[in-house]
Amino acid sequence: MSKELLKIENLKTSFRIDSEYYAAVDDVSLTLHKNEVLGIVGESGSGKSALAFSIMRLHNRAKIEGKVLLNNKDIVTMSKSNLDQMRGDEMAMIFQDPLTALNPLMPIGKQIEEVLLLHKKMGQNERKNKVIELLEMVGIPRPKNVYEQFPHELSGGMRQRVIIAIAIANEPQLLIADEPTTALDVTIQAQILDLIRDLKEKIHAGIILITHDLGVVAEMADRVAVMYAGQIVEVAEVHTLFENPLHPYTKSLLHSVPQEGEDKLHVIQGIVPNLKNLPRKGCRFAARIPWIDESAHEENPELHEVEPGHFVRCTCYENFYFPEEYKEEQSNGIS
Ligand SMILES: Nc1ncnc2c1ncn2[C@@H]1O[C@H](COP(=O)(O)OP(=O)(O)OP(=O)(O)O)[C@@H](O)[C@H]1O
Repeated sequence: MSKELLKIENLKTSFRIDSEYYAAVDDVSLTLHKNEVLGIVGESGSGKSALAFSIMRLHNRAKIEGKVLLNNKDIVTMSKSNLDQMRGDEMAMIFQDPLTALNPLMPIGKQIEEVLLLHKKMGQNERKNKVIELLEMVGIPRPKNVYEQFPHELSGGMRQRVIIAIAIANEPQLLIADEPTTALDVTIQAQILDLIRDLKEKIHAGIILITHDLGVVAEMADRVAVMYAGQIVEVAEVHTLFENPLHPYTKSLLHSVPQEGEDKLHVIQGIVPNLKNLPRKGCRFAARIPWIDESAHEENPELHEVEPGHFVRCTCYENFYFPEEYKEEQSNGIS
């Protein structure tokens, strides 16, 4: 594997609710290499976005502990001016909803130029040419016209391409895509994913791809981290994860979407608890697999490396099974 780009160590992100702090990201350690796509999957509320925002240090009021080392520089403790320099230059984010991420009152071209202005010394013409080149690179037809247009004049798919052009304007080494296709319809989703894959090759970025869609992960990721209730419960290479999933949560996610050769789906019991009610002791997934005996869980579950590069939290995976009574003919979706 190539050079380590990002190293997250014991990251804990807590939000203040009433007068207490509650961790939405709890002791997360991960690495990302250059040219690698790391998928992060989990149901809604499992802490994926909180993790992404913590890496970019975008939270206003959260308490962040631990380390987020990008090229060995710690984002958690970095000065505001260094952070501003790093965002949009060494790291950038593609957000879920392109409409809210764009300024409705500013022409597209100017919005992309703003990012260039912050990080690169360029003359006005050179900047405009660079923007047109970026629009072409992300597959926008008639880029000279689009340069003058406003966000509402473009389709959702085209707006997401603009967001991607902004994100890659300075060829960041780290690109975080938080559900980049959720707001788009299916055919456009595939085009945007193809575009992200192409760009990875062109700018050699490391990509963190956050999604609740296992199909997207299977297609795009090199490695996958499965997140549940603020913690990583399993990490593995993508093929290993799909061929030999171990953690009961990973298995539940995989069995709750239609699979070849299986006519019944597993229905995951309950929902991800809210932040105030997250179990903080023992296995956080225990309440959702009530048929598994308490003694199967660890008291303080940790990630174990069960084979090279394959990590699983808690021993409850060892004798896990799906009982017949929680299977159904129809999908219930995972998110
Ligand atoms: N600013 C905040 N203040 C308080 N609680 C928050 C804040 N942001 C997120 N949370 C809580 O943290 C938990 C994790 O949320 P997060 O948005 O990271 O989940 P997610 O996995 O990204 O879900 P989704 O797929 O719906 O975006 C949730 O319980 C959420 O309600």
